[in-house]
Amino acid sequence: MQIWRRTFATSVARFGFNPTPNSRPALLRCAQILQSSKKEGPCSLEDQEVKVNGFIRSVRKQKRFAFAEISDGSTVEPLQAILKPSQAVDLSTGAAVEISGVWKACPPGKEQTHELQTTDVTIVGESDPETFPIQKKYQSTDFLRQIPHLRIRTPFQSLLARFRSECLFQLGNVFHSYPNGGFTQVQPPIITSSDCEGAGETFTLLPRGAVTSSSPETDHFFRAPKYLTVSSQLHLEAYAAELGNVWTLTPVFRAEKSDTPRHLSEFYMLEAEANFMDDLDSLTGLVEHILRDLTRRLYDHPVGQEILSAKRTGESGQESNSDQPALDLRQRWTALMDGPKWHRITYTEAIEKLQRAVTEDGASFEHPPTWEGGLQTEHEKYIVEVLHQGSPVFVTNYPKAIKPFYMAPSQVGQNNSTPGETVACFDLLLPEVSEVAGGSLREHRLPNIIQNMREYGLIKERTSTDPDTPAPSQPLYPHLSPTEDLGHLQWYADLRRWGSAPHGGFGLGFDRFLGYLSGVSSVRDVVSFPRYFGRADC
Ligand SMILES: NC(=O)C[C@H](N)C(=O)O
Repeated sequence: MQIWRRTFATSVARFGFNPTPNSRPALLRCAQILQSSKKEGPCSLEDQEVKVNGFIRSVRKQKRFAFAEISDGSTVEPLQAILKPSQAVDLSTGAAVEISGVWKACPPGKEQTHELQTTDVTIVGESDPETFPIQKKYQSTDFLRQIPHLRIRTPFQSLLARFRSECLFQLGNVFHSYPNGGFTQVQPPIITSSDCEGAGETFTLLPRGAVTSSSPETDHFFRAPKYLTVSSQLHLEAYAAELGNVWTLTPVFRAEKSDTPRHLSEFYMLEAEANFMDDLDSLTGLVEHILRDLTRRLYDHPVGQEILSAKRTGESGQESNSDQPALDLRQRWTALMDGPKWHRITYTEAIEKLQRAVTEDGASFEHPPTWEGGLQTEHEKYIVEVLHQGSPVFVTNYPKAIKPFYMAPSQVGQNNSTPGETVACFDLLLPEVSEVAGGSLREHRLPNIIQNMREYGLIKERTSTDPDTPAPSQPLYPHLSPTEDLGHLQWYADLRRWGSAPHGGFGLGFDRFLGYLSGVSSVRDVVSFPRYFGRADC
């Protein structure tokens, strides 16, 4: 029978291996070391000397031994090091250390199977435990939000950053391996001339000097006002006209004063555009395929499993490792990956059902649902949570009047039973986060897009620089009157002028989707450095 004793070896021979003189311990990440102990069969690192560069998450000093939890940002699970009291004297929570030792099996019955028997520890960055704000105890989300630069050092925030990283990597694979030919990843500009959605929620870009000077040169660094992009869609359409299928993941900026857990002023939008696409089912099918495939790939990766089982530090009510949230998350993921085809419902049907819910089922809404009024968040929640029992649902064919100018009309038959004109678009609703993606077929015909621009007030009056010149008699552009000017959107009309095919695309709120997958209810906690009305701290 083996006798387990926590002793420190005094010679390398007692560790059971013979290093060559001057050989250095292998520098490994905590994840690699911990993983080696979880594999079936004997642990490949057992009794080997290893080194870790990390920081002290916590330290317990006892009479005969000290125990330190070491983290290095590679896994949510800490690596336990056992030290002699003399080695641990100066160790404190938050300190950066280089630590080496022998990876030893623990006595049975311990939480961990192995621990690091420390041979050498060097403090490379001290941390005063009295003032270090991240303590190993429950800390409220509000408190952690005040210190985003240090919040990232909590296990769950660190895990979220790794999860995001894996999503980015897998997204490349998802688009690359799309069944009917991959999508090309492109990088559209962040500085743009137009407000794509037409909602006027842009941030204007000014050079620093322009804020104080009134010189027109500095006012218009680019000769005309420019904005931070609200969506890459218009540029994606330009790429798609040549490349066929394209995608991008870029930051977008919206100057909305919404103070909700669903909105940020700077967020990442995943956008894709497919050329030669002429029906809405193909577009919703594309979105469904991408999100199912992405979820599946994440599920198959260790970081996905960590997300499904990790303790949520700092999240209220989840400070203990309750099984319930993990269970719900698994169901959420399974519904995305393996559930039946997601529901599709037209906007008009959705409004009828909401109205019936009020009259027949006693549902009540702050904003009574009307066809002209669009869907409020409370309506979206009801549609997904009550009418579709929490499964994803595409709401399609919204009224033209409440959607942007670039959307194509609904397909034949759609408008027969609706109170007004509708467009071939969708919003994808998920439980808790509600709208997570939106997209449409695009109006690809030149006369029609110009007419839409006219109706939406996007065509400018043509101005003459010389007041003595008679009014122009020739139009500047096909389908315009002589007094009209497409201004900064002429390039967008050009896309329809030459070789324009039916096409469509979508945009997905990437941070919202990550929040949905990771069970984090506020996007302010999904993003490491959130920016929202009144806050852009560091
Ligand atoms: N690419 C897209 O269809 C996204 C759309 N422009 C939006 O901002 O919602």
